Amino acid sequence: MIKVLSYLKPYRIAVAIALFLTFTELAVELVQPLLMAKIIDNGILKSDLAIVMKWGVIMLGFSLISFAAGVINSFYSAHASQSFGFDVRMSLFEKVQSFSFANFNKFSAASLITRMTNDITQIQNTLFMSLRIMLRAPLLIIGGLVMAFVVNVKLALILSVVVPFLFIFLTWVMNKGGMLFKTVQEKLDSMNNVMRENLNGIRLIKTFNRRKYEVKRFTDANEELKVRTVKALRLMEVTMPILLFIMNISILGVLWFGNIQVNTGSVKVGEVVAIVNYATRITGAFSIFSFIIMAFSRARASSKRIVEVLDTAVDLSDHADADSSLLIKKGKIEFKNVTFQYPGTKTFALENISFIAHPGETVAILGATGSGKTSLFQLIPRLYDACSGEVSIDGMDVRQMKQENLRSQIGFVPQEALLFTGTVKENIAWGKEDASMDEIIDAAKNAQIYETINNLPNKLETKLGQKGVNLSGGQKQRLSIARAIVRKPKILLLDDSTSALDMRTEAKLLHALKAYTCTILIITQKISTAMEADKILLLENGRLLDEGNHESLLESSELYRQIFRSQLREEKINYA
Ligand SMILES: Nc1ncnc2c1ncn2[C@@H]1O[C@H](COP(=O)(O)OP(=O)(O)OP(=O)(O)O)[C@@H](O)[C@H]1O
Repeated sequence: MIKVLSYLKPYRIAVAIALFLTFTELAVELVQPLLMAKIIDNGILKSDLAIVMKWGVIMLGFSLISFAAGVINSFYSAHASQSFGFDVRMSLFEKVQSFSFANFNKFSAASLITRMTNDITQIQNTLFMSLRIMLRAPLLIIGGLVMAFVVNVKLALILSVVVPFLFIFLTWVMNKGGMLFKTVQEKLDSMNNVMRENLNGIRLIKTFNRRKYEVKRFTDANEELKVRTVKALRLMEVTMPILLFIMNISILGVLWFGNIQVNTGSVKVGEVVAIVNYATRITGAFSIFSFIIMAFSRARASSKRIVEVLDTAVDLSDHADADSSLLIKKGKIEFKNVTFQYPGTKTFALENISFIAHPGETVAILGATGSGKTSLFQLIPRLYDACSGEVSIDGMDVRQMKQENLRSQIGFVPQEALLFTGTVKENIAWGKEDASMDEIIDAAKNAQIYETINNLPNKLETKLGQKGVNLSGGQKQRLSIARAIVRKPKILLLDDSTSALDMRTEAKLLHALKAYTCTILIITQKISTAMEADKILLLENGRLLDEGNHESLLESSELYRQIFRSQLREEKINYA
């Protein structure tokens, strides 16, 4: 909690003002019974109207001060808590941006979203309440007790027996509540996860008629959340009646003992009234306190979840001695005896891979599914690090380069074309923030998508739906390629990104890409694409089986010949 609360530092003045005003309100509240005792003992019981008027006006003045303090306090509390929430959300978001894939394995996307929204809101609300009323409750209890001693020690002793016991009880409730609310937040993660998967896969769910199954999955997650929340709230529900019961008994004790003392003349009536008044206020404060304890234990659970993200060590950051002057100039890629395995797995995704892609060359990577093609790609922009061996660009080990420098010269088109909500133009310019209109159009033309864009209702200004739902698979692929080439990268990585294109469009695209002075690595399943490349790498089970151009591989590799023959047959069948 302390780490999260350190985000309040920039707003310490607002916090200090809010707390000062809380104390002002509190002071007024504590003085009121004392004034009342004076009115009763010196005014009403002695029938002195002037005294009643005098103290009455003073009481009214204090009330006005308390009212003004309350309003200003709300203003500063809201400012501090909202700004705090904004800052924590920003920090979390930036932290998540720096995560490696291994880090992402630790938290589900749904959990990260819950942490960034619901968990922060819990803390934000509790903070607002703390600055408004939370401190008032415990201070009112302590202050009420102290004032009761000032009024009459004997009667106050009755209260002093009960109050510490109740404090201990509330501390226990807070710890227990913290554990219960942690589970509630986890169940919220699970429910959000089901919801997220459901929305992402809605087309699949409809075509597979899995609506009932999905409703059941959601009902189960929702039920779990309800059960856990009810369990947590039940603890809080019994807390308040227990507190009220004990406090009311102590008030009865004060009245009973006070009655005896008044009869013997050792205590005044006003004093008994004042003590009962303090006891009532303490009771009120305890009931607010039990409510606050609930919010606080929930905020504590939430802050632990936030700190968990903030404290996660990013295992793929720039090396301390990474040279910021190193930039990709030519685009020569070299793998030297590279072996790689995904964190937490036992088998190698790549084993002892060595090859060179010279500047300007087009290298096709061919291999069965699961043979390690995408894994090989991911080592180039350092999405993962090789376990042994070296990946170098222009002779520089990628681990020696600043990630920002390295990635700024790489155009990457992933297997699944992912577009963002926004216009077509924004989606292309996403690859280069300061891209001019000419550059955007050029990229669109070379990616063979310009004609399609011109047929859209608002051309480049057409808004794409979420994940580009109003484009076909092949159109999305070409738009993703435009996004990658707009930055005129030195290295272009195409991960099976032309799979949805017909042969004519693909040939035109590959031809247009030749105009870019970059090294192109293209993962493909199509022999027709591989044939166009200067070099073909043949992967099998994470090993580099063979390399060469189309002609040489036809001679040297039986596997290549098999793939070639099978695809040739398919084509013949297709054209027949
Ligand atoms: N994130 C991951 N964590 C653990 N193992 C993975 C991960 N991604 C891939 N693998 C494993 O690594 C191996 C190589 O996967 P990779 O995605 O590189 O294959 P690929 O040749 O690109 O396949 P495809 O053509 O189907 O895309 C596979 O056995 C796969 O199960």
